[in-house]
Amino acid sequence: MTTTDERPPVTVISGVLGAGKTTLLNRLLENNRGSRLAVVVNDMGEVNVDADLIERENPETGLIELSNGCICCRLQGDLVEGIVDLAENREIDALVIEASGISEPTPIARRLSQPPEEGLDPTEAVRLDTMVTVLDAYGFWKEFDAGASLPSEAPDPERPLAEVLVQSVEFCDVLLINKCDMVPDDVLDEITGVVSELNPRATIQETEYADIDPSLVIDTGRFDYEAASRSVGWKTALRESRTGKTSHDHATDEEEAGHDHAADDDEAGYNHTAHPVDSFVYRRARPFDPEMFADRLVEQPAGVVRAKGVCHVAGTDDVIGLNRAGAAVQAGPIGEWGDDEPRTELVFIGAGMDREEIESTLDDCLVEPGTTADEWGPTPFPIESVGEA
Ligand SMILES: Nc1nc2c(ncn2[C@@H]2O[C@H](COP(=O)(O)OP(=O)(O)OP(=O)(O)O)[C@@H](O)[C@H]2O)c(=O)[nH]1
Repeated sequence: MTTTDERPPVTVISGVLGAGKTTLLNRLLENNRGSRLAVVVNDMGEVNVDADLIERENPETGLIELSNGCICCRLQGDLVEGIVDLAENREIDALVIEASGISEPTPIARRLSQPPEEGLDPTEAVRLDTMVTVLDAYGFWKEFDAGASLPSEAPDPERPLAEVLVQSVEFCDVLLINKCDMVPDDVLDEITGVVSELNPRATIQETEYADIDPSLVIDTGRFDYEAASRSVGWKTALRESRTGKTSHDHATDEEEAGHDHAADDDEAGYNHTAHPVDSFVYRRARPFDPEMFADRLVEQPAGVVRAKGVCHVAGTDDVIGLNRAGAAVQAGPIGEWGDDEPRTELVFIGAGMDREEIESTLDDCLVEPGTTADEWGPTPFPIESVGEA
């Protein structure tokens, strides 16, 4: 990408532990074709970046190592200082930041792309260019399991892994589905379908050992905070459903897929059956019975990867926002209806979902017409559940 902006572009690599972030970083360093890359990593010892490679290829550029703690917790401090220092005092063409497997991409993006009210302004020195998320195709479905949580050193270890994973898929410009050598083609198609529903705007590439051309993730000009927030899959599905467009179906189609991934021993032992990927919107005007709805919510409907939206619940003037990632679900007040007509609008994204069953289960929780408000006890919201482990 050619630009008159002289600030070096920044690429941020996110992804859960072991997805292949360091593998990607080393690839970029190996294949950078003479461009001067500076690198920020959390902890050299742990991430095993080839420091010699950085020295050999980029003696004039630099590397910042942040030990003790994860990048997203240190945004106010040495990360920003280090980045500004690198950009101003070294001859660099681009900067690559490897976030730790427990970092959340959205606060990193916000801090690097928006001038702060006070303190050092990174946007004067660098330009946030590309948010990349590396996915582990082999571990993908396990990460959505109930009980999968973050390591104890994470900023919020109670936070379910599925939530961090979904956020890193929804908020990125480029998605690398890595470790493709370890899963069968149909499962790979299913993962690709799900992530493109979660983030229709992202460029999606299937990779083995993160083997990509660096131009896919460096100096792409793709980052756009507003567009990234606006075009998240569930918002897109909601907009499409309002304008009458039908939801699209990514059922596995061998002819369409056209992949040729060599099978190996790991792949042979893989235990997951692929299902058609789909999304739909559940929309009702009638309110939910609070207790019944809250009871239902903690159960994860089969095949649902993501559910998000607003709910009309009897006995409260509050809008109840619902946020599900895998088995983890939260629902609670996010404001009042005010002049808006109360309604339920929920987007479901998943693979192998039984739409009829999900809809009829929810319909069973709707209050009967003619029921009066004094029939409900105190609202059970907010509720939070990570599902059964
Ligand atoms: N089979 C297979 N293994 C891979 C692939 N990519 C990376 N690996 C291996 O997976 C392991 C983890 O890769 P890393 O690059 O260290 O992952 P990471 O995301 O940096 O891990 P953390 O720093 O712990 O968060 C290493 O042993 C890699 O060699 C791939 O495409 N296929």
